[in-house]
Amino acid sequence: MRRSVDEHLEAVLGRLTALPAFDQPLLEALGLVLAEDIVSGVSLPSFDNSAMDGYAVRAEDLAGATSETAITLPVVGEQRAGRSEPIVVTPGTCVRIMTGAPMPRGADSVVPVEWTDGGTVHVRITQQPPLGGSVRRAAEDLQAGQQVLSRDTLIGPRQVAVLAAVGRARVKARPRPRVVVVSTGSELRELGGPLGEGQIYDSNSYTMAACARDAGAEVYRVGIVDDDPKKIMDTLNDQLSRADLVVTTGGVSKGAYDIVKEVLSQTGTVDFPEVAMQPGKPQGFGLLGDVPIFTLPGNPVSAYVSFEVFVRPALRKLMGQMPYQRALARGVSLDGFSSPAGKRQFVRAAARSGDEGWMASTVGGHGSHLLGGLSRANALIVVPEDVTSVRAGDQVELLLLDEENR
Ligand SMILES: Nc1nc2c(c(=O)[nH]1)N[C@H]1C(S)=C(S)[C@@H](COP(=O)(O)OP(=O)(O)OC[C@H]3O[C@@H](n4cnc5c(N)ncnc54)[C@H](O)[C@@H]3O)O[C@H]1N2
Ligand code: MOO
Repeated sequence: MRRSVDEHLEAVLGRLTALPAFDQPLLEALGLVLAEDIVSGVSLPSFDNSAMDGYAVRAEDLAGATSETAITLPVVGEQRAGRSEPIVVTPGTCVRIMTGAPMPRGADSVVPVEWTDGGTVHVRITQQPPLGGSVRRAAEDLQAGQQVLSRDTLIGPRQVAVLAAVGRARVKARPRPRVVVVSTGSELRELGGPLGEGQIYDSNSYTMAACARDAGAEVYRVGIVDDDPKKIMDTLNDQLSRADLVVTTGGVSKGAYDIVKEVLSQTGTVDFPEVAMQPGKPQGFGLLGDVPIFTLPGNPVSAYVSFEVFVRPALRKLMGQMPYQRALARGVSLDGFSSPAGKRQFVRAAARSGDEGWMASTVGGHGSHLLGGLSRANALIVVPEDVTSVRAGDQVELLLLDEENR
């Protein structure tokens, strides 16, 4: 089976539905998508209060006050934030007030302490405040009963702020997908230990775990499984109960030990298309039980690009986070290179934005094993299937890997 990138992505997304939402403690919902409309039970502010430390007054009592013609008023009480007493500002008096304290009855304005001598028994005031000056009005921000946020909003710090202000300790949100990451390959060793002849560190499970966590998932990095059909099947079956999605790497091309493809082909529920892309040609996707599984190619850059192009949009769909795909930016390629006919090529690049828009230089080589170059890249130049050469100065499309698409 051969597919274009778009066909494969469509096939993948078509098999997925957003995870069911549930009530989450407010801070746990950071980074998640709201699954209810939020109607405020309170008004914000919920009472008239002072915006300044100073004196609550009746503005008309201070008509004509200047530094030459200061007006002195008796201070008949004090209002602090959180402590409200039944004090009344009668004509010709004032109350000392702190920021956030409820306005006393009778007062209509606040004189900031800077316009006064700061007196506590009498206060000398050198400026008339405008009527309503430095008063924060009840409900000027939000009315009780008003919709504050709508479902499908991504909950970031600013949304947490308003949810907390209206007293929502819990909100209904789509959870983080639980992603199980498995590396396959008998040549792989865990980081930190010694390497024997022909062995390499398992970088993919760390890369995939980092990508998944970066996309908002909760990750279980299982690590390395040998190229052994029974071990692979047993590991996957063991993990399914805690997975909303499984990602494996390795074992999906044409080698004698490409076991993942061999064992999962037998389930009949996982497809192994060749996708017209470079890197990332051998792909696998399907269901194990009811859990979606991606079997990505083992070459480290192929696995990374495959995650970016297919798995990240899939995770965003599970989280209900639109748009699923990053928007492509337009830019100029500062280098020329060739590209295979009939395949979409993703070229590692260092991109920067300047006065003339985005400029991208290629980094490292094309080889799917070259992680040094990948670590210096912040973009992929996306070369369409029908383009076989890009010249320096050509307009290109860029996947900006560090840009959030919220
Ligand atoms: N005769 C053919 N050979 C290959 C083809 C092909 O069409 N015909 N396709 C090539 C392409 S393209 C890719 S991509 C790879 C995909 O191979 P597999 O998915 O089967 O992966 P492996 O063979 O297991 O490993 C490939 C490569 O990646 C290294 N690797 C694997 N896992 C990890 C890991 N966890 N951490 C770091 N490096 C890893 C592995 O050692 C190999 O070097 O197949 C090509 N071959
Ligand atoms: O398709 Mo492979 O991913 O080019 O190295």
